[in-house]
Amino acid sequence: MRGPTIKTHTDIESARRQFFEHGRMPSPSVSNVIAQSWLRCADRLDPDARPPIEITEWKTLEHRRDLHAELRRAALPELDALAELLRGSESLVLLADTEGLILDTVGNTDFLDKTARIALQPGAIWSEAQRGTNAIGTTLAEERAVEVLGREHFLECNEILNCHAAPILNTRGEICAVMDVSSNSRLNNLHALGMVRMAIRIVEHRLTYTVPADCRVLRLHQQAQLLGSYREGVLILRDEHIVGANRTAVQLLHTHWQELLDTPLEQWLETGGDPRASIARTLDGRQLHTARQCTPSPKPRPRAPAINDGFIDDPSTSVQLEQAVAVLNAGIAVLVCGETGTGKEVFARRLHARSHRRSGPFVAINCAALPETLIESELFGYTDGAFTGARRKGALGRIREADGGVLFLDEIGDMPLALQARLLRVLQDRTVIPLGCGTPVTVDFDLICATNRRLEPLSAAGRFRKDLYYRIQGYNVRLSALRERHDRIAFILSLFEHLDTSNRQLSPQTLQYLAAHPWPGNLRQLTNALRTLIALTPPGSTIEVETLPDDLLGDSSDCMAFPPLLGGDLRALNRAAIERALEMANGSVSKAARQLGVHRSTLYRRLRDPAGNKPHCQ
Ligand SMILES: Nc1ncnc2c1ncn2[C@@H]1O[C@H](COP(=O)(O)OP(=O)(O)OP(=O)(O)O)[C@@H](O)[C@H]1O
Repeated sequence: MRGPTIKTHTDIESARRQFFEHGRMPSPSVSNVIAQSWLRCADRLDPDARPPIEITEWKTLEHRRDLHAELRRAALPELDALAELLRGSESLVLLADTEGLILDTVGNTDFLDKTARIALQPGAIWSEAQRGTNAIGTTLAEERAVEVLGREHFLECNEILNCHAAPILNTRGEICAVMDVSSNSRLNNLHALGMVRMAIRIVEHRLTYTVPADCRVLRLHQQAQLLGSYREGVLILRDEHIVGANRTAVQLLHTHWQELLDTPLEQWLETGGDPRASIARTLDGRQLHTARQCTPSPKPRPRAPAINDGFIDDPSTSVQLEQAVAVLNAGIAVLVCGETGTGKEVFARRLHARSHRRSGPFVAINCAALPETLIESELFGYTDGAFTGARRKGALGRIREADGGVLFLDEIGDMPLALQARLLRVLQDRTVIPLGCGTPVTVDFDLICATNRRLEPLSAAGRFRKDLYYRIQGYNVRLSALRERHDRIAFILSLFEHLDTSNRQLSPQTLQYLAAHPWPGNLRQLTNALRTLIALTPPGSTIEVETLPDDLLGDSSDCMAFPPLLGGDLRALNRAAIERALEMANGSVSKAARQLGVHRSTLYRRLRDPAGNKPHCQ
């Protein structure tokens, strides 16, 4: 594994010359890992070739995703969190299986040209055999974390990427997936690999949450306060034999997986005859703090209704969604407005998934992030040799990529005026004229736009064309800011239940603070805050108000007026929320459940047990 990169382009260039022109091993200009990978690839690939990008069929991809359901549940929140950290830095976060098949990507692909965008999409295979030296494939070949920067990629066509990947290990120490951050090679993201490694530790820790019913969990660390955090070591025991572990436990015991697995615990730790002792000694005399989980790791609760592994099917927007589906299916454009982080893109994706265009593509374009010089070619495409540097076979352009599906124009309020005129023509005629070609090409798509700006004043000030404004807002959806939502307690509880897989609870006071916070970053900020609280709290315990970071505890003047919890009691609060919802729904449990954002069965359960208490550890 390598630390932060200090290689220069000149180093890589000289290594390439030594290897490809003179047939010499290039060390030390590139690492041995890269040199060995080049050697493996030289036998079967041509570095100048552009091998076709094969995308696995949708059905096969879905099948693979099902096979990795548990892994994806553990990893997707971290992919989201990494993408959030890298937001705006022309980076993409990927999860691939052990054959290098990309299962999921999160982030913005706008910085990539079309070919690379396709190559980095779910379903594409990035094994070394298919795509030469690359971070995913080479990580799998070397079974270690790998960075592949620009022209270190064996195939020249991949030189536009800097990639940083590391393997995710299951509790038997076997590689079960690879996490990767791929960025524009013009960026030198020295910390990307470190970020990937940290995310992987969290994922691997989460993989220890679901253990077989006949197993017990032993947590260990030198520092007692880290027990229960993702930084602890975890041993999975059956009949006092170690049948699984996380990477940290292996490191804490100064050993290797092969030596550790299926051996008796007492071969590694002395507990002075008391298996419940909170301090144990390693055989070389080091002291470790330990905690036993007295019952098997809790099974994940039934999840709140969600689509696409991560999003609450939010009842307060479900009516808007139903209407928007009907409107979009009638060929009318939908405009989604709302502050940053209110879920506009999520809404648009759900709209596409529900519409009659669901089997067609969903093409998202961030109008604020389009590079000025490339806007036209990027959107409208170009023909063979339309301009210097144009690809030999031309390019479709993003609008034509949306043919048969949905075109999503995000941040439409930031689209330059000149482009607005051209877009208007496309929308009126449903044709595109690629650069270098006088002939219009018909294109068939439905349109969803989103903005966090108010378009009316922009249009009054002459910064947004009125005719375009009227064309894009056939139906207007306004997503409320979190602070405006009356159902925010129910929403916070649903989101929390969805994110937490290990029976943690929010104390009434914590919930009160969360509900009273103004959340300027809306659902995005709330999701990240809940994830942090979950990471900081041991499975099965209650998140107390002391765990809240200062900015959430904040100055009370930052907080919204929020009625105090009735008697500070979560039971009473839940009861009040349920009663209010039932009242508004004229006693219909289904409607009330939808209003509260919980499943009907959850509402029945809560009616019996309003605090939603879970079984306790005996
Ligand atoms: N219905 C939902 N359930 C759970 N989480 C959600 C939901 N909608 C949005 N989120 C969370 O909020 C994040 C931001 O959502 P999204 O990107 O759609 O917001 P946006 O309004 O488009 O933001 P921006 O205007 O900044 O681009 C998501 O990544 C997700 O974590």
